[in-house]
Amino acid sequence: MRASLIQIAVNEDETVEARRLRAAALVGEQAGADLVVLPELWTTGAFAFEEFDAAAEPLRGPTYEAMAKAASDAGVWLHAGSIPERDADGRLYNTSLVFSPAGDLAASYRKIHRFGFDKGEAVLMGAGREPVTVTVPDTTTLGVATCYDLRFPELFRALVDAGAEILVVPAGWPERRQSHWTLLAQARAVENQAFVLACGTAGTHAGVPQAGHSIVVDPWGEVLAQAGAGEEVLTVEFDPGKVARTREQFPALKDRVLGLAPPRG
Ligand SMILES: NC(=O)CCC(=O)C(=O)O
Repeated sequence: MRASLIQIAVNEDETVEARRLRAAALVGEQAGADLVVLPELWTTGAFAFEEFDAAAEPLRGPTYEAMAKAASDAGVWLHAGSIPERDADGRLYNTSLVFSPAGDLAASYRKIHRFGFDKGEAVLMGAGREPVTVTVPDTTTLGVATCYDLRFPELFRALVDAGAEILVVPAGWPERRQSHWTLLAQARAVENQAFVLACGTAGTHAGVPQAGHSIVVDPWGEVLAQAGAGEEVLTVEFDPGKVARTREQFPALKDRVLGLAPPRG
């Protein structure tokens, strides 16, 4: 499988429309890849909270249309990152879109863990409730999660229980916590014996420099490739069959003890 992670720069000197066109062109350049991934909230920037309302779009809005076309033009599975989605009741969600090579919507996922504690995304957006997997016929199953979700291992375990072998994590992770990003991506890969494809943004928006450093980790926890800080397309080839081999040779997932009693004391 060949995967390309598009670590696009999100800076304030570019309009959303211009960045959407640029993202579509970058996806077009990845024809020949099996899977292409864009980051979280790349239209506005994950920390541009004051832009969310104005830039919010319906699920099948301009970003959906542009990315569906980009996926079918390039003939790739496209995890198009996330958009600020406005639902029919006017509520906002941080919603990821995954397209098949025919340009059909294969899945959408509303981010479950919202970042910001008592401000920003955590108050401006609603929380998703449903973990989501996507079956790539005859190949593998993707489990999707978004940015801050990376800190919550129980979500990833639920995805693995549903058959996920490749965990795809679009993000807008800040430079300040770059060490957590790399560590958590490796931890989610090792504990779940799965590939982790984590795609961040470059650039600076709302005064928050982005970490970049998109990363691909194999089921043994080895880093197969990692980007630098700037805009970059990180391309990596790997064998999804390594998940089954790793789980067979080192069957730790089979040793889980479920339903533990509460701790004594
Ligand atoms: N957009 C996000 O979810 C940011 C997450 C983050 O900065 C962190 O977990 O640290």
